[in-house]
Amino acid sequence: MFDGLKDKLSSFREDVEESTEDEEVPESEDTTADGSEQSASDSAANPTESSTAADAETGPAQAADATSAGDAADASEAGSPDDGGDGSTEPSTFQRAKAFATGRIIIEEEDLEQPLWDLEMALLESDVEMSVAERILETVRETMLGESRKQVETTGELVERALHDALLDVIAVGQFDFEERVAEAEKPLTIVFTGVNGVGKTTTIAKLSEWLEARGYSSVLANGDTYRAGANEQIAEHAERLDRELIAHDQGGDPAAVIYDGVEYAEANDIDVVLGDTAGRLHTSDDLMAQLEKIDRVVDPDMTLFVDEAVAGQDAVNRAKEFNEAAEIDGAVLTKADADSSGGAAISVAYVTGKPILFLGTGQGYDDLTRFDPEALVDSLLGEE
Ligand SMILES: Nc1nc2c(ncn2[C@@H]2O[C@H](COP(=O)(O)OP(=O)(O)OP(=O)(O)O)[C@@H](O)[C@H]2O)c(=O)[nH]1
Repeated sequence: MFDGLKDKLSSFREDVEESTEDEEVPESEDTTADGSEQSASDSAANPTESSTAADAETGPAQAADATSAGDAADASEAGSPDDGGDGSTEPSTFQRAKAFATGRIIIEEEDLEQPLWDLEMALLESDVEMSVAERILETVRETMLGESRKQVETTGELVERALHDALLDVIAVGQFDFEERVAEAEKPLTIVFTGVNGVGKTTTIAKLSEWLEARGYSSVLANGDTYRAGANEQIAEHAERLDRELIAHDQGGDPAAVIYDGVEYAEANDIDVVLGDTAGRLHTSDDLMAQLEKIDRVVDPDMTLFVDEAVAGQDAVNRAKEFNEAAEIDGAVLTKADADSSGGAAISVAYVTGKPILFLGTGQGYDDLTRFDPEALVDSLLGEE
């Protein structure tokens, strides 16, 4: 799952490591006990010399002059005008000297320029939505330039932390505990599913019915997709296999009426959850609005979940946005994540809609529904294997 993206994130780590490795100075060469602190002290005391903050563009090579820092801290703290107190985001001579003295590195803007550009291209190629890619880059840049001055252990670790924070920031938008929501809701809880046809909406409803069953909640299926020929037969097959009740009307009937009947059935039979399918054609958002508004009026569902396929990438992201604008969703389910290498939709949908991804479909079996866990996803994207 998402292997293509994983590779690209790993390349970014290598790129940054490569672009900074010239500057790394091993501790043993660097911290001599004798008078070798001379040059760093000199540099620190003289801002016109090679390693002033203003010289950042010529950065790495010149900054290396300050490497035999020894106890440069004292010199700098004793009043060097170049002690970073000017509000500049560039590291001061003292900071550079101290960093190099301990064999560590400072990452500067120019070290990141090319890797960040490559990362942006990689994210866009992976179908990550533009505003999401920009947000990720911004967080990575901020984290790396800021944290480097705190002297991180290795560049690799710093990159990993920066990517972890940046990805989590966009992926975890709006997360809530779905199971808790179900547990606390007044029953029956009514969930309506939207999204275009052919993405696995019906299968997802069947899977969620199983997921609920495994947690002790009964459910009834209601086929509000009265538009598509064969929709009743298709959902009926799932209902039969799972031994669930299905509420359906003839093709061409009123979707709101079907879901209403589903709610009535649930109330009468002490069923916990109503899972209502809809025909999600997006020919015009007016159609969609009219249909969902009527369902809203007649049934007042507790939750509306948008379903799309992860493999649709950018198209899925755009549809999520459109559906959310047409009739507000509470969350999303991405199907076929098992077949998706890009990961763009999984990364983008929550940030773009402001609503969380709640589940991933990870196969064709009824058990192949996984609770979406942003932290676990980020860990797996940045994992070694
Ligand atoms: N690999 C994989 N296949 C899936 C997943 N979810 C659904 N499918 C398959 O996708 C195909 C279409 O799913 P259906 O639920 O029948 O979708 P549909 O009826 O075409 O579309 P809807 O109108 O959205 O219900 C079926 O063969 C499903 O088994 C998934 O998470 N992973």
